Amino acid sequence: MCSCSKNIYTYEKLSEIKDFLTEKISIQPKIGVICGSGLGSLGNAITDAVWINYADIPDFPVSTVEGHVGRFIFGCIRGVPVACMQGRFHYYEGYPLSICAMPVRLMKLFGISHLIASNAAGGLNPKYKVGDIMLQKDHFNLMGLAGLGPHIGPNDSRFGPRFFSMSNAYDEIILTKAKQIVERLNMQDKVHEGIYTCVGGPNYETVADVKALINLGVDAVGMSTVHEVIAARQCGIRCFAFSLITNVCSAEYGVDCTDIHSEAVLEVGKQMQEELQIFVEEVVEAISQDN
Ligand SMILES: O=P(O)(O)O[C@@H]1C[C@H](O)[C@@H](CO)O1
Ligand SMILES: Nc1nc2[nH]cnc2c(=O)[nH]1
Repeated sequence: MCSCSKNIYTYEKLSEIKDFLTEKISIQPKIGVICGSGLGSLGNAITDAVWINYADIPDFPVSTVEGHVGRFIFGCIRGVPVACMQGRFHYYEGYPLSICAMPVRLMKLFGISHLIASNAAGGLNPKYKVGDIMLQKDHFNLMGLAGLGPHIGPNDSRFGPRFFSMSNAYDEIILTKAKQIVERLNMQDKVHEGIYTCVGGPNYETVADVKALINLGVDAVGMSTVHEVIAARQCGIRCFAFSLITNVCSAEYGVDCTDIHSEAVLEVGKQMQEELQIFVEEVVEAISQDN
């Protein structure tokens, strides 16, 4: 499947899906939350929750990756109505980027104004350690340079203009608030601010890949988020994203990195789940107070 294949998730199709879901919920989400690999426990912060499996939504794709439950949770975090995705879609699953980012457009139809995206990522910056958190200051759109994106093909202006700026992709106001929360929660020793990139995957990086990405100024590498943020910015959603550093990538030959595998990634998510849940709750509350 290529990223430019016909996008079946038209405005009309997504409106149908939205109507299907609306009948099952009683809130109007204001913030979208996407849980990264092993970070599904962020959904534990949600009260008055209604769970809807992707498999039960007509014409919806399914999550095929371990650590991605594959459902929406609609409910409230600290009283703020949210739509939370416990599981996202990745390019390496065979989904074009338009489908990977489609839920963002769906959440826009629900009226979300903000997106909080999380991911598991490999640390490229030598200062990063396993279990650290990187607040995304920006991303480097590697797949975009290769001509791949969620918005390739005919443009429906109801999802935003064809040409749009990505210069404030990650909202500076939310990022500043998140950094204040980090200080308040005394997490500053393990939290960094940096640049994320998304690769196609599902293999992890060679030493040459790692060296090149470091030279490009990238601090953490993963397999998601960038196309979600592009779709979000196109339709005017303000974005905040963070990476959990689940492994460090070696830029040296001879360093054994064969212990990088998805179980190890999930395990780090498990270890950090309580701290990250509180962090996300605080960010949601801060965003709601900004409006
Ligand atoms: O959904 P995210 O970006 O958190 O998932 C990352 C990338 C791969 O899907 C997986 C690798 O273990 O984690
Ligand atoms: N591409 C990539 N994705 C990841 N997700 C978690 N760790 C990694 C990594 O090292 N590389």
